[in-house]
Amino acid sequence: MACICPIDLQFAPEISALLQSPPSHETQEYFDNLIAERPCHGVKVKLDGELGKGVYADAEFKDGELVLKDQILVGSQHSTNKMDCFVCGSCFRFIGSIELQIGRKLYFKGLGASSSNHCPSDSSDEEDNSCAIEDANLGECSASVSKGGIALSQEFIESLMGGQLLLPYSEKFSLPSPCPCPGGCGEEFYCSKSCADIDWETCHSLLCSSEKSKPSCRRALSKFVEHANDTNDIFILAAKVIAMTSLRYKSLKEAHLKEVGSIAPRDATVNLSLLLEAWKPVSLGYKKRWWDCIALPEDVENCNEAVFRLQLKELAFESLQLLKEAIFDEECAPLFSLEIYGHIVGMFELNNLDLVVASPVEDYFLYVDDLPGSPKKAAEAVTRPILDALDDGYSICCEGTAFFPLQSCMNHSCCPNAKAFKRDNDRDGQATIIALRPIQIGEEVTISYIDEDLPYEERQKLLADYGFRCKCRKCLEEKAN
Ligand SMILES: C[S@@+](CC[C@H](N)C(=O)[O-])C[C@H]1O[C@@H](n2cnc3c(N)ncnc32)[C@H](O)[C@@H]1O
Repeated sequence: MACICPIDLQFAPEISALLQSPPSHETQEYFDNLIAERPCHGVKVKLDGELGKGVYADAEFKDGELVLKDQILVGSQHSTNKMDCFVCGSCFRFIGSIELQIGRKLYFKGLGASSSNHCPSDSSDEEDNSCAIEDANLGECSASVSKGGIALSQEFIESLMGGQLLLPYSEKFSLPSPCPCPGGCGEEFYCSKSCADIDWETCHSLLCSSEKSKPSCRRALSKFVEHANDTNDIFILAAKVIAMTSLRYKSLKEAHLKEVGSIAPRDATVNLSLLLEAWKPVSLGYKKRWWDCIALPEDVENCNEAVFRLQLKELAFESLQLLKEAIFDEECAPLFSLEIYGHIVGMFELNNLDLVVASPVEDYFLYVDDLPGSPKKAAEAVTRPILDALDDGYSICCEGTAFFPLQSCMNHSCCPNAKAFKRDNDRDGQATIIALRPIQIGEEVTISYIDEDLPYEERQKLLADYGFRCKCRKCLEEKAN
């Protein structure tokens, strides 16, 4: 396939402007404002470190103290994880109820769709548990959920999902009621109207597959999502970035028009400066072209490197064509160039943090397990069969990938002084960075992108995926020896 994208030729100067870093005073101002908006102010982004941008301590931190909490710029839950965890499409908090979370898991498991299907390991347990469920009078043992242990009836699963059946002590783990997508697509749900509105205004209004959108766009969008799920789900994040930038452009243009009255239709300078402003949050992320920056997998020989990289480029090209059919906007045409698309995907590959939110379903079962004698026995008569049917699926976290504007400025060290770590009360998708030892004012805050306890060469191999060989103190010392 020839990856010829006419937009790349037609808008070459605009594309190169989009890929240039903004002037340093603008960049500094942007990060200072971001830090001022966040709940922790003890850090500063410096632009001129040995490794480019970096995050530095502006206050002292004790071992275990929170250094930074960063909000997602764009993030998404892995498609396979959606069957196990019902979360807000904007902040990734769990929503609904413990019963709904469990009912959905069992329902999808029954369809063979969950990512957590396991075979029963102990048949004697099955007998015990079917008694328990009969004791609790919760349903007949039909074949609705059979792979993970004992079977629970379809009616039982439906009454969990429908809220007719309440599990003991579940009120102690109450979750926000699901708020549907304002466009009515029935695919995205949120923890609040404000999260729904934020996502709608940020990007979902362009990516919503509701009946209200044009059927041709809807079909293209669904093909785009299917292609991303089959190939690389980072394409879904790239679509969110393009939608977000187009919508920011529109609102900046509206504000500009209110101020100046009108823009001459061909005033490309104003349009470009508005597009650059809309793109600023993305322009500041460290980026390279996706097909150039990722490390050659071990099973691809060096002599096949060019073919491998061309295949990645073709994949990005296919994905971009589908996205263009769905949401192309003439005024933001440079965003739909292959060069920009490749750089957005590359930015995610080089910077993204795993998105992880612990499951309240696991907390619920641990709570029941910790109850004293007879309350535990009574509760377990109901919960034990469910736990067995879920197998180890009961503890699955919300998992995805996200780009965080401040955290992504943190450089790597194989002897880091901080790490990304979720504490018990961190129940949404924000990134939390915790000090691993005391950090002095002025010290650079570093995290490890990989397992830093691995031997030197293995660390370098893994860091090649992030496009560099490590220059931290530990690596420089080990290399010298
Ligand atoms: C997530 S970004 C970190 C911020 C980056 N310094 C910037 O200017 O935006 C990761 C990139 O920073 C550089 N980097 C981070 N840690 C490094 C290290 N220990 N040794 C060498 N380069 C590093 C590499 O270029 C890497 O691809």
